[in-house]
Amino acid sequence: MTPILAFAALVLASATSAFPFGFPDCVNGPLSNNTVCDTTADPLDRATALISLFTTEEKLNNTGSVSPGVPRLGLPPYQWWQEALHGVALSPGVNFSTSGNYSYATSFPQPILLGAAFDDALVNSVATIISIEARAFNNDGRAGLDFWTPNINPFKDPRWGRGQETPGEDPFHLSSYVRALIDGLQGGYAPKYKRIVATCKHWAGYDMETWNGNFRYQWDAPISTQDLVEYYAPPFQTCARDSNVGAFMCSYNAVNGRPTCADPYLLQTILREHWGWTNEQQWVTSDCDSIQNIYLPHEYAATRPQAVADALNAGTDVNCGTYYQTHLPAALEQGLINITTLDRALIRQYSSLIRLGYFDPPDVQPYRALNFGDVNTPQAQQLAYQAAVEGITLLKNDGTLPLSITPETSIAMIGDWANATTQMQGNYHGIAPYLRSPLWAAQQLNVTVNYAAGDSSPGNPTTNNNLHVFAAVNKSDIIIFASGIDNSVEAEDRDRHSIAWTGNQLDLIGELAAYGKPMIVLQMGGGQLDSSPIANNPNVSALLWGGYPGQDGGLAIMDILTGKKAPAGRLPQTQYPADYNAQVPMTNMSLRPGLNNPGRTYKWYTGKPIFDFGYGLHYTNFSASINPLEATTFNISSLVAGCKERYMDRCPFRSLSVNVTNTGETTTSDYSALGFLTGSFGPRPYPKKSLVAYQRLFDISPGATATAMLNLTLGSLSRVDEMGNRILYPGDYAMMIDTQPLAMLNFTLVGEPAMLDKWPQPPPRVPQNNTGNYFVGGFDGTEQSVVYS
Ligand SMILES: O=[N+]([O-])c1ccc(O[C@@H]2O[C@@H](CO)[C@H](O)[C@H]2O)cc1
Repeated sequence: MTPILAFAALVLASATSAFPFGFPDCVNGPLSNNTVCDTTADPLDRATALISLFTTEEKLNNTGSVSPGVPRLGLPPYQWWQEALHGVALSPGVNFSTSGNYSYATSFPQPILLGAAFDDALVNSVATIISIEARAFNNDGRAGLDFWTPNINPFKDPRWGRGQETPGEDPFHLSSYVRALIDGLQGGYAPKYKRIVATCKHWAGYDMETWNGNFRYQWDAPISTQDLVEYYAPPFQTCARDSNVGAFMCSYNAVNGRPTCADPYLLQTILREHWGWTNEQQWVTSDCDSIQNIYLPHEYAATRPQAVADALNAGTDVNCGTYYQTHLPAALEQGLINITTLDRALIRQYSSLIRLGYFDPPDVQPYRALNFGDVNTPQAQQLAYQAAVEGITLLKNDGTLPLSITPETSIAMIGDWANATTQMQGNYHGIAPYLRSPLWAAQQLNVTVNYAAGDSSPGNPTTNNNLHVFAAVNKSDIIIFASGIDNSVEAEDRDRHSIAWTGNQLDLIGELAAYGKPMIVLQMGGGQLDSSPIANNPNVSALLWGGYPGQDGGLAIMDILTGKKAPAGRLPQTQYPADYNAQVPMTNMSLRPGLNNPGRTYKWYTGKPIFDFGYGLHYTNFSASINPLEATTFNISSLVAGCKERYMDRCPFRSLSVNVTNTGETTTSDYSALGFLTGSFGPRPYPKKSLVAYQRLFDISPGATATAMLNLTLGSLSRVDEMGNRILYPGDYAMMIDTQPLAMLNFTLVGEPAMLDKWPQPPPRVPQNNTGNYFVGGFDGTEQSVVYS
């Protein structure tokens, strides 16, 4: 079985046979007199007291994602694997009922679209609802308390099949987003009771599924220290250091020769020591069977016991799968691990459950009262709709939008996305209460709708079996063509081979455009497509990117098209020309331009993007001005002297106040003020620009002005040197508002460079050993040889 089929089987199993979640009985059970049941004791002491009762065998048994608990102690089994990427999701630990209560949960847009909203408060609200619903599921024994979300590997390569799961390509944006998200999921920075435990994954350097003979399970990513610190690590730093996330997941791939789940440099030196993630109530899980992959296909460990020992000793506390349970006994026998390290892993796991109130009576911990009445509430529904509206991004408009419609208007709804249902959720989804397609939403309008899916599905050869489409278009005034990509071409284990629209799609678009009627193209899906043929076709009136918009996505789209809502989303990723694929292999991890690499992301790409990161049109126009600072020159030594933070990059520099005026005459609109820094400072080459702050402003009416506060820190001004040190450099700085700058502010830093963060140097690169024997296991302890083509 391939891993993905295995996952489907696991999910199916979870839907048919519920995992037996329960709570320990601290009132009458065998543990009632143990410190673990003392709600006033320190969580670490409580967990230590619990573990001290385990036999060695019981300890070894409780190291997998399915932990049997300890029946003789009244400690119930626990399933660590729950997903909740954009709503409580189908996964081994989540049990949706087949009808009635708990048969659905709110389905928000995929993170790539939520990211496009550039609205951290929205992210926080979405995460709050997801965790409330997760708690309700837990209270009914339908889920555990920890969830393996978010996925915050930066979406560096447009082909990546899982880029849809992330908020985009920019490390500052990801960091800001993830801080808001974790706060919402966990219920604050350090609440007495966490609402749920979130898991930042996949640390580190994971952004390729399968490309040109490389697979995520075997891939050894060569990452320079500079790129690691500047690009791959920042969102994870935010999780560990600034958000106090409860869990981390290491990844399948290796980094510089070391499989990440066996790498003490990544898991101990950086994560726990450098980022201070040390309160021991937090744990690291492996990815699913990534510990097996340390043995094969990485061939990093010579034996299976050595692989599990490498992982446990490095700091991987939970094993998704059964490899620990199967092979740790031999590792212990062979002296490759000791009991103290095993205890450390278990104490981390159980103290985390203690922080969730798992051992506490219902009247003590506040979340036990949540129930199905708290799932998909009217507020949650409204938020799912609002999130889709905020993210949807307008890329072209010749003035046709917003559409003016009357009862006499007829609209042709064409394309494989027009009647989308589960397609609108992308991957890692749950069961939505409803899925409102664009077609459904059009049918709610007082107009005539002529629907024909057409043969535009991605990947199909040109067939021209579209006579029914032309019939629908013939009798319509307006054409809406909804297509793009979906999980058939971008998904887990599936990177894209092409970032162009298919010939079939472009043929149909061309034929429809030739009618000369108002025509709107909806570019759907997570990764960007080269939409230049659409942008350049004068007969296509408008182009809108809709991502995976979730349960109310169709309504959000139609409300924007008809002007009930004004678009203000911004692309969270660069839209590259189609030939970008041929210019850089997915395996090239460098951000800066070089041999076989035109540069990656808007910061370094030397070509001309079709649409830039941050691009997005409105139904109105805006002007902006930045209020001047008190000076134009700042002395580095005084900036640093005033900084009292433990982590100096967090010290405030200045808050820029940016006045944004809606200069249009008719449309009230949101506007996301994106603040980019550019200039000449620090090591060459200089990035073209870097996002350092953003704020979404709401409902600015024509003629009105709203003010954004863009908070800059010393970190915002810093650059990273080749050793990974974060340094404040003298030089000329310019702050720009928006992608085509509406306002600019120049200032200068003078003095000697100042070290803000000295990065621990990595151990030397380990040459990879792997011989190409790809063994990937299921979750039953078996190992199969998987032949990849
Ligand atoms: O069933 N399987 O064999 C299987 C294998 C891999 C898999 O994906 C992994 O599981 C997810 C756990 O959160 C990670 O985000 C993803 O990388 C999910 C399932």
